[in-house]
Amino acid sequence: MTVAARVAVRGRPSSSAPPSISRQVSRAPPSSLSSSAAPPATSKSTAPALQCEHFQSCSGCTHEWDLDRPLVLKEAGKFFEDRGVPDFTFDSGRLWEWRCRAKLAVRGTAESPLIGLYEEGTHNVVDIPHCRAHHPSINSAVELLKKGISVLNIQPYNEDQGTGELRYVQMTVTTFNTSIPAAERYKYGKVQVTLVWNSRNEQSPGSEKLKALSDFLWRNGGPGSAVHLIHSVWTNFQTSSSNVIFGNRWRHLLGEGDFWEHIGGIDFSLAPSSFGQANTQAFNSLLRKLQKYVPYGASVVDMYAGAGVIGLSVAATRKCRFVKCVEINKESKVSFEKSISRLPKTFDCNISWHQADASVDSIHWLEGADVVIVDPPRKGLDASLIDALNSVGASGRKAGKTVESSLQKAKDEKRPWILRAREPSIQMESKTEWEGSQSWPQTLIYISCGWESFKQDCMSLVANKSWHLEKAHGFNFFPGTQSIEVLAVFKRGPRIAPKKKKTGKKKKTAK
Ligand SMILES: C[S@@+](CC[C@H](N)C(=O)[O-])C[C@H]1O[C@@H](n2cnc3c(N)ncnc32)[C@H](O)[C@@H]1O
Repeated sequence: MTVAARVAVRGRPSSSAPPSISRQVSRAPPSSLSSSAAPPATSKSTAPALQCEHFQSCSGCTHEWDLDRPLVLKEAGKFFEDRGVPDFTFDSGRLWEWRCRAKLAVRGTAESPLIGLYEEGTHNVVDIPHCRAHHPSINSAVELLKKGISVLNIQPYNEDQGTGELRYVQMTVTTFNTSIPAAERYKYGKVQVTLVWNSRNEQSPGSEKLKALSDFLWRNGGPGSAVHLIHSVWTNFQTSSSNVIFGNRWRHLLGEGDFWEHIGGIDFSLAPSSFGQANTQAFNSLLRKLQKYVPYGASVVDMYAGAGVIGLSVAATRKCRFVKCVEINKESKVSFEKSISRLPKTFDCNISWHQADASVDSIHWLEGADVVIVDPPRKGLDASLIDALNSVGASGRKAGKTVESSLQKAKDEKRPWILRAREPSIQMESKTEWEGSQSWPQTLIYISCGWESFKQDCMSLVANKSWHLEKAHGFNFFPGTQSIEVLAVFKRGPRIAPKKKKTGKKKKTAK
């Protein structure tokens, strides 16, 4: 399978939905927000500003002012208030140097390489050596890579001719380092570098230059160098003429093969081919908030799970009975497998990872779960999953029958690929024997990086009172852009209006 992501225009790339390439530049001065969600307005002089020299040309950031209050906040506060949640909160987090994962195009010449993002609406790469969003270790690793390209005469990719050697680079920072105090770990993050090389494999002509470049990075940025910056070097071979970044072949070249991070109360491993959140610290805040909505001992299904970080985090911190992680990208399996090997000895949860398409036989995954967590790509939930959630959520006998009959129908069909998908690819059995349950989720936790699709999905879920919104929180996952990450908690069935307080006065009865 090709791990697809189009370069280079920022946001939250996913393997199934290319990130938007439109840049809605907002150079307006800070606005004052009236929503209860919004922090107090600040004056222009005190508003946190991007102050990035690349802002005019780079497509990564879309607004310079009020990094702590993306423009969409006001609308979000109103949207939730109108749906019975007046206390939407927003966590503004780290405003600069927050990006721990970057995919950058490599163009230009060996003497003068350009490493960065496309200029809006073009395929001209803008060099962004001093990007204010990047973790500083990414900028340092880019500088080192440029030196290596020049010294070794590596040819950057030429899109028009399909020639050149180095097409893209993915830089991912790990802050997992238990040998230094926790407060210093972020600052000293190390970079896993993936060089996307324009050849079929390591036997192809020119591979000696790939080896020379990775040795250069390791010699000058590895553990034996003055500043230990590089965690590891990987390569991905890609010869396609499309603008899909990655091909199918990944090779670990130097340094540690496993990439660990610690957030949400767990250690987890992430292969460079797996989806990973770009803003590690904001993701940690979101996980900490999310955990509170999962009851102790709950059964959970984590849909669109990637390497299962969310599922693993709730399994460990909420002592769940079972957690099922459902993900379409088979590349994430190996990371999940490694992560479960580091769970605490006391861990007593039946946890499994399934390679499956959430849109196929969606209702099956919901059966027996108390909580369903969904974290879809930017385009939002698959229609069939919304249908399944709605039929589960609808109250009354009629709806119950609908759920049963659709399950039965799916069972009767016995399509082999569906049955295979239900078999866990990876499973860790609990020590306790839990009884199976016929229940359906009471809680739906929706994590969204696409505000427009979230609104649509939310309206579909609450329209026929299958679900109602209970809480909503926003997180500043992408400061400098219009996007926020939303964590919305729904409860099954219609909202029950709070009982009116008795006044103590007796009603007069008509004579
Ligand atoms: C926004 S990411 C979330 C990943 C994970 N929850 C995390 O935070 O690391 C969305 C994930 O959904 C997966 N995905 C996309 N379409 C899918 C589908 N139809 N069925 C299952 N997973 C899908 C992608 O491969 C990606 O890993």
